[in-house]
Amino acid sequence: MERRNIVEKYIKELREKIKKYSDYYYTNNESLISDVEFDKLLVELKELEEKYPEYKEKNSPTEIVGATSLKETKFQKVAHKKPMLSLSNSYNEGDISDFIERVKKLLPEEKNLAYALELKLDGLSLSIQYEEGKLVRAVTRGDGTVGEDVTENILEIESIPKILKEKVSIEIRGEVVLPLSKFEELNKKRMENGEEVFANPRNAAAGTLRQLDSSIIKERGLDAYFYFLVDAQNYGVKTHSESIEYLAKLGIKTTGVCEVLKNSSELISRIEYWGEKRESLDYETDGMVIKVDNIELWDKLGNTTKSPRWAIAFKFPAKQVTTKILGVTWQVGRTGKVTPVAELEEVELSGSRVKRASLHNYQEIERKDIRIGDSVFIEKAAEIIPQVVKAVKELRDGNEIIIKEPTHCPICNTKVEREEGQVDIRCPNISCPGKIEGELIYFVSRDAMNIAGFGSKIVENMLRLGFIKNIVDIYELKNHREELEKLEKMGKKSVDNLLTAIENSKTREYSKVLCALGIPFVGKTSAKLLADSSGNIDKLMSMSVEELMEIEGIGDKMAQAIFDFFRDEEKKKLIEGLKAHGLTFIQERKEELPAEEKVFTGKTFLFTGTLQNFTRNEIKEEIEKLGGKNLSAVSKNLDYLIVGEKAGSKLKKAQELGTVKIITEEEFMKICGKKS
Ligand SMILES: NC(=O)c1ccc[n+]([C@@H]2O[C@H](COP(=O)([O-])OP(=O)(O)OC[C@H]3O[C@@H](n4cnc5c(N)ncnc54)[C@H](O)[C@@H]3O)[C@@H](O)[C@H]2O)c1
Ligand SMILES: [Zn+2]
Repeated sequence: MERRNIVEKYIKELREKIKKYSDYYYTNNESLISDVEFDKLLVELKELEEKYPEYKEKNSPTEIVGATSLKETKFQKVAHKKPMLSLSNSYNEGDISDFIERVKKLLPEEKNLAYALELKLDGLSLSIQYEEGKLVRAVTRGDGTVGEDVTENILEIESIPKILKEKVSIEIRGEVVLPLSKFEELNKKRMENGEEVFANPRNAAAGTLRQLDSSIIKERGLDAYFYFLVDAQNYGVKTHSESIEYLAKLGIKTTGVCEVLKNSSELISRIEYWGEKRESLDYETDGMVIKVDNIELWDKLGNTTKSPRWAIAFKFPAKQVTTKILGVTWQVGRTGKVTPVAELEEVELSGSRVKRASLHNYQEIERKDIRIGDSVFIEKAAEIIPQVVKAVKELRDGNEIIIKEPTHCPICNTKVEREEGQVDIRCPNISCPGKIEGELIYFVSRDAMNIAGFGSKIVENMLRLGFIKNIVDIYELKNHREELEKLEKMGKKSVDNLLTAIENSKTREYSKVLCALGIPFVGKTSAKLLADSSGNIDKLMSMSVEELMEIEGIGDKMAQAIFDFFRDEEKKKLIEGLKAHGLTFIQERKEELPAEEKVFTGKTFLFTGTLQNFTRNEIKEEIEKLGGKNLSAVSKNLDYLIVGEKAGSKLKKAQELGTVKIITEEEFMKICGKKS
């Protein structure tokens, strides 16, 4: 085939693929691929159409807003008085500066340009008309020109006023969303009922709004926020930000976030702030929207076929992508719990490459009907390992394999057990190498004994070679020095380092050792509580469940687990062994400094960014030791902000307040006498 024909064919196929996904998305309120992948296809098409304008097409998805066809709608179709457009997207700081430059170039005479910055809610857009203050009609965006009349359903959304505080005739636009708390509730219920879960809150919101039984809307708790007043200049406002204030005055719900900023660096800094802050909101945001604030300038800037030139969306990195499940590995953890892990076709997710994701337990696999070979949505919540959200059943070709729950431990082949009423299965073998490996990895980890250089690969090797059979053996490794040095990739230097790190760990404080023991439910915080209140391990081992429960922060479940742990003969042996090697089992009383040395008495502190000489806990302890108090946020009560590298929004806020003393880590060390 000729090159031209190949290109033409490719463009056509790409268009069809996008149309297929888009139709499915707008008709069924569900996605066959993630938005990231969808947007990538769209960008690719756009670039090809620009490079080969001869293949441009009027109704290409690059030129169309939203739904490609409203043919199948069950709702009455209504034409919009003013089209509902989309927004052009940006993904990085450069795109924002480009947008600002473009605006400036189109408006060379404007000296005082300002921009309104808003949250970009991830729901579905809606237009509502009020006549004389009464809600008369609500319409979805549809294809931008014609939408669906969903008035009856909208009346069930409690936060949308049916009557405004003033008798005005207006049209407003906003986003219908399902609050995150409601979304989780809904998906949990659906999973329990064996129904298909929604991939994300937006699909759930769209699926809820665009169905005919309006009573479900109230039940699921749909909500809506508004961000636009059509023809705002007719209501005596000059700027977009004023129009949002006006909406609020009429009793219309807005996000309350509409910040007026002057240039790209201000915008970027606030976008950074909201990028963190959005994690604590009860609705999903997929970015921020930047709008030229002065409404008079909008006509001068105009629109493209798809979006206005006076606004741009900044997209946050996606939390959700689609990929394929290649297989399932069953892992044995330190408690003996056997859990499934999905092996994935590698994808990028929030900046890192992902190959594995958690499947939680067999019940969840069954309820979500996830199979090997499935296309799946995976997702990363703040800092947690990726999870498999759902399988895309529409893309199955019949070769998918149903996942089976193991009857025997994948490591030691002992028959697994399930406790009455529990979902998890466990390997009951106390010497299961899988379990011991988990215990060892946990023992040497950061929050526990923190033995540097003792990674999971080394643990695995030591177990395989038989140098270690249990935790106590770690402290006997020095007897294998010569054999260790002969190992591949080890060498004398790294063996030295490892053995020194092991010796040094004997001085780790009592609470760290307690944490490292791996008592069920006891993490580093509760280990600290236990260490502080017991003073030494003999006392702790002798405490009754009731006595344990009297310790603040220790509940009945944990108290029982601690009690049982110390009654286990194997565990007693372990503690004896560790004692014999000289590990710390007594709480060292913190020496109180005399009052005159507490140089920070009455002062408050906060730190931000990465510090060079302290961990987060160390600096807090240092501050407290010297009589100071740690605060968790910048406020008028803050005396000092210690800034490390890459300081973020806290620094900005402190600078704005103007009352906070901002010091570097070096300066802090000088004040507390750590440096001359
Ligand atoms: N996964 C799929 O198969 C699939 C298929 C089609 C579309 N999609 C996704 O749907 C989206 C469709 O794009 P789109 O045209 O709706 O653009 P968009 O969602 O990226 O941006 C435009 C929309 O943002 C909304 N918005 C939220 N807050 C706003 C604010 N403060 N001011 C103005 N608008 C605000 C409005 O509803 C507006 O229509 C994309 O994210 C795309 O990935 C996915
Ligand atoms: Zn086992």
